[in-house]
Amino acid sequence: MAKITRALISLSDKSGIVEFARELAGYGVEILSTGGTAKLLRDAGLVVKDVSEHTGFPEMLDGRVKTLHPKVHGGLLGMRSNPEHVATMKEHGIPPIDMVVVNLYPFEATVANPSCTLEDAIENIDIGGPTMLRSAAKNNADVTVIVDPADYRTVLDEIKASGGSVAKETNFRLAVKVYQHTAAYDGAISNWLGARLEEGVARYPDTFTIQFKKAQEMRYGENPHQSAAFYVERQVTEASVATARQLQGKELSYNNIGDTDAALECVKQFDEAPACVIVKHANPCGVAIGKNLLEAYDRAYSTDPESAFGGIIAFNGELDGETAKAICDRQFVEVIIAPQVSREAIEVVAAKKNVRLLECGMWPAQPAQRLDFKRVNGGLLVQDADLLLSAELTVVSKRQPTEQEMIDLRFAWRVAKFVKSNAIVYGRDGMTIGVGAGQMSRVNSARIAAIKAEHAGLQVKGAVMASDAFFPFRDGIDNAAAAGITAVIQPGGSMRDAEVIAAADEHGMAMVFTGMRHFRH
Ligand SMILES: NC(=O)c1ncn([C@@H]2O[C@H](COP(=O)(O)O)[C@@H](O)[C@H]2O)c1NC=O
Repeated sequence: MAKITRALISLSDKSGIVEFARELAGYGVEILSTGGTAKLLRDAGLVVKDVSEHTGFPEMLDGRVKTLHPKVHGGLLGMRSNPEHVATMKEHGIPPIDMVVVNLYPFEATVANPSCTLEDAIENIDIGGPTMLRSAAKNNADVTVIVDPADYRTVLDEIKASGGSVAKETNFRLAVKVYQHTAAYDGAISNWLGARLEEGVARYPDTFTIQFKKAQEMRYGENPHQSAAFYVERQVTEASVATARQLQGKELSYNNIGDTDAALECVKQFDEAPACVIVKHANPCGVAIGKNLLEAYDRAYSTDPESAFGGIIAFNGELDGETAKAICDRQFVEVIIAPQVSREAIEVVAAKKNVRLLECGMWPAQPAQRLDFKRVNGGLLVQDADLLLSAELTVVSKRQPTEQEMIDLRFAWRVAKFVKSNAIVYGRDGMTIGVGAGQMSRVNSARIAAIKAEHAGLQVKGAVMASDAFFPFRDGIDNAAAAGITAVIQPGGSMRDAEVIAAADEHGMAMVFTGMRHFRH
């Protein structure tokens, strides 16, 4: 590759640029730059030529036109190996520009502000920047293009090692990065503006563009004959399976990632005490709180020791050595995830080489609203993620729940939200007694919850029941009463609510309506 002789630098995010430009200038590279960027570099003592001087045209129209000039784009797009291009450039006095360092007006950050107006958004649509990026990326055979400050160091190292040039392969890689970046940038603009086509009516744009970044390719998908990869959002902020740091163990599999997400998102519901969630095949098979994590784990495990085998375990506090030892001594576990992991816990788990140990950091008390996606053949379902939990509970039975029943009802309700529909959760004293998941009939989910309790040697008598959706008939209540359930929490809203409440009253049960349903499929 030829030596870099001229670079154009035009940046919104100017971090690290002074050091980069200084080193570049040290290799004899001429620096062209736009208004604010040129000023910053000059103030730092660098020699900079304004783009306006280079083109012979002033920056104009409030900066809407700065670099949109044939002398810039000719210098970027002209092919150095094409004699005709070279002659044309010479004829029109267009010097080659061998490097572009550009990042764009912060459109996404601007529209993330709830008070952002349409005018603010429009002014933050960068035109000249993406145009230069695209020109330079197209001509990556001759031009180096940097859109990400994280690449400054690598490029400088190459220039240093080669005595002034950047390798073809690096230029190609940087060009691909540019098109990913400009695609995401335009996607964000089209989503935001598209959602405003019918202001106040449409929340979802006509065409929905999403971009995820590949984090990992897996050996296989849900089954060994399926290939798979894990893609993550470009800017995930909340602690999640996507941001978690793997401290040890085999690579996470497709199913591991899905189940770890289910376990972690469920354990996030509990902030009043140390909590543990054990997930198997996307459903919690044991959930408990305790005076410490060890007790929480012990109780979660005792709900369904059979299913906990090979499970995914999530905690809401720092994993300590004692709890890690209890898990490793007792059971086969695929993944353990916690906001923090102590040094002792790391040492304990190290004895089980295959166990995947993840540390995800602490999450906010109130998660930011986000979208959920679900692929169907030929389409994509998009909805608000189910982040709410009913604030107001209404007692609809004659009998008021006791204080303890109310605590248990709230606990079971939070678990039910994370159990696949139809979901029935029996709970008592901050632990699940039985979980009935994913059945086509609610009555069968209740039966399964009772069977689970029986298998684990747990008494249903005196426990409470949570149901993710209303009871269509009274039989669910009659069966629960027969099993010894004393109180029920459910959304209400059935045609036969009166009949269902009457059943609860007949059995002397307390019943609470949440007014909010939590189907999960
Ligand atoms: N209009 C243009 O010709 C133009 N050329 C470069 N820009 C952008 O202006 C910004 C840098 O401006 P300044 O150097 O004045 O701070 C960069 O984000 C760059 O992408 C432009 N701005 C918007 O389109």
